[in-house]
Amino acid sequence: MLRIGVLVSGGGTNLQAIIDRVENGQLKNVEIGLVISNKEDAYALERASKYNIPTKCLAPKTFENKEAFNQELIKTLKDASIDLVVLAGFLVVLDKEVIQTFENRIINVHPSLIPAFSGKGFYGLKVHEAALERGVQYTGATVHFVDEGTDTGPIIMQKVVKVLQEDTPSTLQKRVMEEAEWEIMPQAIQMIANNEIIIEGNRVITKGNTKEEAK
Ligand SMILES: Nc1nc2c(c(=O)[nH]1)N[C@@H](CN(C=O)c1ccc(C(=O)N[C@@H](CCC(=O)O)C(=O)O)cc1)CN2
Ligand SMILES: NCC(=O)N[C@@H]1O[C@H](COP(=O)([O-])[O-])[C@@H](O)[C@H]1O
Repeated sequence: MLRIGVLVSGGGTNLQAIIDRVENGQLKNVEIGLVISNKEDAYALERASKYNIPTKCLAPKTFENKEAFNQELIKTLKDASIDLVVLAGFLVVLDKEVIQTFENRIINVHPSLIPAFSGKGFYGLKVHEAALERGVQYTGATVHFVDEGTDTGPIIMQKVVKVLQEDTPSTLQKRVMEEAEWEIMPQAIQMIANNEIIIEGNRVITKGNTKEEAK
């Protein structure tokens, strides 16, 4: 059983997609052990509570310094016996200490085809505003391992979404969530639960897709 801790900051629709698939049996051998938010008014916390999933609010500003926040976050995840940390709309860049404690065990969903429109300052609606401003024909979403950079870790899965002439940042955000994020995040979690992921440098090799195995 893969025990996941989901970190959130906002509405929690990606969290809901994970909850729905655990509840309907699509996501197998996965349990949500804990949901942590850096914002106490995050609706994602209400979504978790409706399913009796333990929740905790850890707001960096309420700690003496970032180091104290990091320590409490690490302790909370360890005390809950979390195997995989899932960032689902979590808008805090994690420090080296957290990354090293959960090396290759933190994943994130980003609402673009990384490396496009990613990194510091690119989050939420800003990502889609930038995509429309640039005039790309296609965008999408990416699930990647989290490293000390921002959106620079090994890419696990991506899904493409066509940009429509009439798109606004909001309509594009909604379609990227519905058609891409809510699909590839649960799929990536399932692959990790099935132990199908191999990391080679900054590349992810999916077991069963290597040349040898394909023979
Ligand atoms: N060490 C890492 N931490 C996090 C990563 C990562 O790849 N490495 N991914 C992010 C999520 N993320 C994009 O997917 C992201 C989150 C936040 C920001 C950002 O610029 N945040 C602002 C504050 C925003 C706010 O609080 O409203 C900031 O830090 O100034 C960019 C990208 C999660 N953590
Ligand atoms: N860089 C991180 C980032 O921009 N994350 C994005 O925030 C939204 C959170 O939605 P949710 O709270 O409804 O899941 C999602 O679109 C997610 O990709």
